[in-house]
Amino acid sequence: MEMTQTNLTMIEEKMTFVPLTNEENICVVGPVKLPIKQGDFEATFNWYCWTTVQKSWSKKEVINHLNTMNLAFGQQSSVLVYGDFEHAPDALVRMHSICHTGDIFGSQRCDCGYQLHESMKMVVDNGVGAIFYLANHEGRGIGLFSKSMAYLLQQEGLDTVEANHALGFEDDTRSYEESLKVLESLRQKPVTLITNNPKKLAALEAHGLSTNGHVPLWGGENATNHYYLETKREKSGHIR
Ligand SMILES: Nc1nc2c(ncn2[C@@H]2O[C@H](COP(=O)(O)OP(=O)(O)OP(=O)(O)O)[C@@H](O)[C@H]2O)c(=O)[nH]1
Repeated sequence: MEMTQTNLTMIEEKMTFVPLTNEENICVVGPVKLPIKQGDFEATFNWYCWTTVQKSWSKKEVINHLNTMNLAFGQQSSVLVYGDFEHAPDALVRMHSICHTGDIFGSQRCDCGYQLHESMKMVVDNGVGAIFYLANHEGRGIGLFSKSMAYLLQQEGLDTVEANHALGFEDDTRSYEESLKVLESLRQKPVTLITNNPKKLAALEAHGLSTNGHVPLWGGENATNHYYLETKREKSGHIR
Protein backbone atom coordinates (compact mmCIF):
# COMPACT_ATOMS: atom_id res chain seq x y z
CA MET A 1 0.00 0.00 0.00
CA GLU A 2 1.33 3.44 -0.97
CA MET A 3 1.93 5.94 1.80
CA THR A 4 -0.64 8.71 1.49
CA GLN A 5 0.17 12.37 2.00
CA THR A 6 -1.99 12.26 5.18
CA ASN A 7 0.05 9.38 6.62
CA LEU A 8 3.31 11.10 5.74
CA THR A 9 2.19 14.30 7.43
CA MET A 10 1.05 12.33 10.49
CA ILE A 11 4.52 10.71 10.84
CA GLU A 12 6.33 14.00 10.23
CA GLU A 13 4.31 15.58 13.02
CA LYS A 14 5.72 12.95 15.39
CA MET A 15 9.35 13.58 14.36
CA THR A 16 11.62 16.03 16.19
CA PHE A 17 15.19 17.02 15.41
CA VAL A 18 17.49 17.50 18.41
CA PRO A 19 20.87 19.07 17.51
CA LEU A 20 23.82 16.74 18.28
CA THR A 21 26.92 17.95 16.39
CA ASN A 22 27.66 20.21 13.42
CA GLU A 23 27.09 17.21 11.12
CA GLU A 24 24.32 15.31 12.88
CA ASN A 25 20.90 15.69 14.42
CA ILE A 26 19.15 13.19 16.63
CA CYS A 27 15.80 12.37 15.04
CA VAL A 28 13.27 11.44 17.74
CA VAL A 29 9.98 9.74 16.78
CA GLY A 30 7.09 9.66 19.20
CA PRO A 31 5.06 9.43 21.24
CA VAL A 32 3.92 5.99 20.15
CA LYS A 33 1.33 4.35 22.42
CA LEU A 34 2.87 1.18 23.93
CA PRO A 35 0.74 -1.00 26.22
CA ILE A 36 2.93 -3.40 28.21
CA LYS A 37 2.12 -6.59 30.11
CA GLN A 38 4.72 -8.47 32.14
CA GLY A 39 3.13 -11.00 34.48
CA ASP A 40 0.77 -9.01 36.72
CA PHE A 41 2.28 -5.68 35.71
CA GLU A 42 0.37 -3.75 33.06
CA ALA A 43 0.84 -0.16 31.95
CA THR A 44 0.64 1.98 28.85
CA PHE A 45 3.71 4.04 28.10
CA ASN A 46 4.45 6.73 25.55
CA TRP A 47 7.37 5.33 23.60
CA TYR A 48 9.95 7.41 21.72
CA CYS A 49 12.72 6.00 19.54
CA TRP A 50 15.66 7.86 18.03
CA THR A 51 18.58 7.63 15.65
CA THR A 52 21.21 10.05 14.39
CA VAL A 53 20.72 11.52 10.92
CA GLN A 54 22.56 13.94 8.67
CA LYS A 55 22.04 17.54 9.73
CA SER A 56 20.93 18.57 6.24
CA TRP A 57 18.09 16.03 6.04
CA SER A 58 14.48 17.15 6.23
CA LYS A 59 11.89 14.92 7.90
CA LYS A 60 10.76 13.72 4.48
CA GLU A 61 14.36 12.85 3.56
CA VAL A 62 14.75 10.81 6.74
CA ILE A 63 11.70 8.75 5.74
CA ASN A 64 13.03 8.39 2.18
CA HIS A 65 16.39 7.11 3.50
CA LEU A 66 14.95 4.48 5.89
CA ASN A 67 15.45 1.54 3.53
CA THR A 68 19.12 2.40 2.92
CA MET A 69 20.10 3.12 6.54
CA ASN A 70 20.70 -0.54 7.54
CA LEU A 71 18.95 0.17 10.82
CA ALA A 72 18.72 -3.50 11.81
CA PHE A 73 22.54 -3.76 11.79
CA GLY A 74 23.06 -1.12 14.48
CA GLN A 75 20.56 -0.95 17.28
CA GLN A 76 18.57 2.16 18.12
CA SER A 77 17.91 3.47 21.61
CA SER A 78 14.50 4.40 22.91
CA VAL A 79 12.64 5.67 25.95
CA LEU A 80 9.41 4.69 27.69
CA VAL A 81 7.73 7.79 29.10
CA TYR A 82 4.97 7.73 31.70
CA GLY A 83 2.65 10.48 32.93
CA ASP A 84 3.04 14.22 32.43
CA PHE A 85 6.80 13.97 32.02
CA GLU A 86 7.30 17.50 30.71
CA HIS A 87 5.54 19.35 33.52
CA ALA A 88 5.28 17.23 36.69
CA PRO A 89 7.56 18.41 39.54
CA ASP A 90 8.88 14.93 40.43
CA ALA A 91 9.96 12.50 37.75
CA LEU A 92 11.91 9.27 38.13
CA VAL A 93 14.36 8.50 35.34
CA ARG A 94 16.29 5.31 34.66
CA MET A 95 19.18 5.29 32.19
CA HIS A 96 19.29 1.55 31.49
CA SER A 97 22.16 0.07 29.52
CA ILE A 98 21.11 -2.69 27.15
CA CYS A 99 21.82 -6.19 28.43
CA HIS A 100 20.89 -8.82 25.86
CA THR A 101 21.59 -11.68 28.30
CA GLY A 102 19.93 -10.20 31.39
CA ASP A 103 17.02 -8.23 29.93
CA ILE A 104 15.99 -10.67 27.19
CA PHE A 105 17.19 -14.11 28.31
CA GLY A 106 16.73 -13.49 32.06
CA SER A 107 20.39 -14.33 32.77
CA GLN A 108 21.19 -14.62 36.45
CA ARG A 109 24.81 -13.51 35.98
CA CYS A 110 23.83 -9.86 36.45
CA ASP A 111 20.99 -7.81 37.96
CA CYS A 112 20.03 -6.06 34.71
CA GLY A 113 16.71 -7.81 34.02
CA TYR A 114 15.57 -7.22 37.59
CA GLN A 115 16.56 -3.54 37.44
CA LEU A 116 14.80 -2.97 34.11
CA HIS A 117 11.49 -4.45 35.20
CA GLU A 118 11.62 -3.00 38.70
CA SER A 119 12.35 0.50 37.39
CA MET A 120 9.33 0.28 35.07
CA LYS A 121 7.18 -0.50 38.11
CA MET A 122 8.79 2.32 40.13
CA VAL A 123 8.04 4.85 37.39
CA VAL A 124 4.40 3.76 37.16
CA ASP A 125 4.03 3.79 40.98
CA ASN A 126 5.49 7.30 41.01
CA GLY A 127 3.01 8.39 38.34
CA VAL A 128 5.66 10.15 36.22
CA GLY A 129 8.98 9.13 34.78
CA ALA A 130 10.99 7.61 31.96
CA ILE A 131 13.08 4.53 31.28
CA PHE A 132 15.79 5.12 28.70
CA TYR A 133 16.97 1.90 27.02
CA LEU A 134 20.44 2.61 25.71
CA ALA A 135 21.34 0.38 22.78
CA ASN A 136 25.02 1.23 22.30
CA HIS A 137 25.89 0.36 25.91
CA GLU A 138 26.01 -3.46 25.75
CA GLY A 139 28.53 -4.86 28.21
CA ARG A 140 29.22 -1.37 29.62
CA GLY A 141 30.28 -0.39 26.10
CA ILE A 142 32.32 -3.43 24.96
CA GLY A 143 29.55 -5.05 22.88
CA LEU A 144 27.82 -8.41 23.15
CA PHE A 145 30.47 -10.45 21.32
CA SER A 146 33.21 -9.15 23.64
CA LYS A 147 30.94 -9.68 26.64
CA SER A 148 30.69 -13.39 25.80
CA MET A 149 34.51 -13.57 26.04
CA ALA A 150 34.49 -11.53 29.25
CA TYR A 151 32.04 -14.07 30.68
CA LEU A 152 34.41 -16.91 29.74
CA LEU A 153 37.21 -15.12 31.62
CA GLN A 154 34.89 -14.63 34.59
CA GLN A 155 34.18 -18.36 34.57
CA GLU A 156 37.96 -18.77 35.06
CA GLY A 157 37.90 -16.51 38.15
CA LEU A 158 38.51 -12.96 36.86
CA ASP A 159 36.08 -10.36 38.12
CA THR A 160 33.98 -8.22 35.75
CA VAL A 161 36.48 -5.33 35.76
CA GLU A 162 39.56 -7.55 35.31
CA ALA A 163 37.87 -9.38 32.43
CA ASN A 164 37.26 -6.09 30.56
CA HIS A 165 40.88 -5.05 31.11
CA ALA A 166 42.19 -8.45 29.96
CA LEU A 167 40.37 -7.93 26.63
CA GLY A 168 41.92 -4.47 26.18
CA PHE A 169 38.93 -2.39 27.26
CA GLU A 170 38.42 0.26 29.89
CA ASP A 171 36.00 -0.94 32.54
CA ASP A 172 33.27 1.46 31.43
CA THR A 173 33.18 3.40 28.14
CA ARG A 174 29.51 4.42 28.14
CA SER A 175 28.52 7.90 26.99
CA TYR A 176 25.22 9.44 28.05
CA GLU A 177 25.43 12.58 25.89
CA GLU A 178 22.95 11.50 23.22
CA SER A 179 20.34 10.25 25.68
CA LEU A 180 20.73 13.34 27.86
CA LYS A 181 19.97 15.53 24.85
CA VAL A 182 16.83 13.49 24.25
CA LEU A 183 15.94 13.81 27.95
CA GLU A 184 16.38 17.59 27.71
CA SER A 185 14.05 17.68 24.72
CA LEU A 186 11.35 15.89 26.74
CA ARG A 187 11.78 17.61 30.10
CA GLN A 188 13.73 20.59 31.46
CA LYS A 189 12.86 20.22 35.16
CA PRO A 190 15.09 18.26 37.56
CA VAL A 191 14.81 14.47 37.66
CA THR A 192 15.55 11.79 40.22
CA LEU A 193 17.74 9.04 38.78
CA ILE A 194 17.06 5.39 39.57
CA THR A 195 20.61 4.08 39.91
CA ASN A 196 23.38 2.81 42.14
CA ASN A 197 26.01 4.17 39.76
CA PRO A 198 27.43 7.58 40.72
CA LYS A 199 28.90 7.98 37.18
CA LYS A 200 25.38 8.26 35.79
CA LEU A 201 24.55 11.09 38.20
CA ALA A 202 27.85 12.79 37.36
CA ALA A 203 27.08 12.55 33.62
CA LEU A 204 23.72 14.24 34.16
CA GLU A 205 25.28 17.04 36.19
CA ALA A 206 28.22 17.48 33.78
CA HIS A 207 25.66 17.92 30.99
CA GLY A 208 24.16 20.81 32.95
CA LEU A 209 20.90 19.08 33.87
CA SER A 210 19.69 19.52 37.40
CA THR A 211 18.95 16.52 39.53
CA ASN A 212 16.96 15.78 42.64
CA GLY A 213 19.53 13.09 43.45
CA HIS A 214 19.05 9.38 43.06
CA VAL A 215 17.11 6.43 44.40
CA PRO A 216 19.10 3.19 44.69
CA LEU A 217 17.91 -0.05 43.08
CA TRP A 218 19.47 -3.08 44.67
CA GLY A 219 17.74 -6.43 44.45
CA GLY A 220 17.57 -9.50 42.33
CA GLU A 221 20.72 -10.75 44.07
CA ASN A 222 21.34 -14.49 43.89
CA ALA A 223 24.18 -16.99 44.28
CA THR A 224 25.21 -16.53 40.62
CA ASN A 225 25.41 -12.73 40.51
CA HIS A 226 26.54 -12.13 44.12
CA TYR A 227 30.26 -11.77 43.18
CA TYR A 228 29.38 -9.49 40.22
CA LEU A 229 27.35 -7.17 42.47
CA GLU A 230 30.04 -7.24 45.16
CA THR A 231 32.62 -6.16 42.53
CA LYS A 232 30.34 -3.28 41.46
CA ARG A 233 30.23 -2.13 45.10
CA GLU A 234 33.90 -2.69 45.89
CA LYS A 235 35.58 -1.71 42.60
CA SER A 236 33.19 0.32 40.47
CA GLY A 237 32.08 2.66 43.24
CA HIS A 238 28.38 1.71 43.20
CA ILE A 239 26.48 3.30 46.04
CA ARG A 240 24.99 0.90 48.54
N1 LIG B 1 31.56 -6.06 30.47
C1 LIG B 1 30.59 -6.57 31.21
N2 LIG B 1 29.38 -6.00 31.16
C2 LIG B 1 28.41 -6.52 31.93
C3 LIG B 1 28.59 -7.63 32.76
N3 LIG B 1 27.41 -7.90 33.38
C4 LIG B 1 26.53 -6.98 32.94
N4 LIG B 1 27.13 -6.15 32.08
C5 LIG B 1 26.61 -4.98 31.38
O1 LIG B 1 26.59 -3.93 32.30
C6 LIG B 1 25.59 -3.02 31.95
C7 LIG B 1 24.79 -2.74 33.21
O2 LIG B 1 24.17 -1.62 33.02
P1 LIG B 1 23.25 -0.88 34.09
O3 LIG B 1 22.11 -1.76 34.48
O4 LIG B 1 22.93 0.44 33.51
O5 LIG B 1 24.10 -0.84 35.40
P2 LIG B 1 25.08 0.05 36.21
O6 LIG B 1 26.07 0.82 35.44
O7 LIG B 1 25.62 -0.89 37.20
O8 LIG B 1 24.21 1.12 36.92
P3 LIG B 1 22.89 0.99 37.75
O9 LIG B 1 22.26 -0.30 37.37
O10 LIG B 1 22.11 2.17 37.32
O11 LIG B 1 23.26 1.04 39.18
C8 LIG B 1 24.79 -3.65 30.82
O12 LIG B 1 25.19 -3.07 29.59
C9 LIG B 1 25.23 -5.11 30.86
O13 LIG B 1 25.27 -5.70 29.56
C10 LIG B 1 29.89 -8.21 32.81
O14 LIG B 1 30.16 -9.13 33.54
N5 LIG B 1 30.84 -7.65 32.00
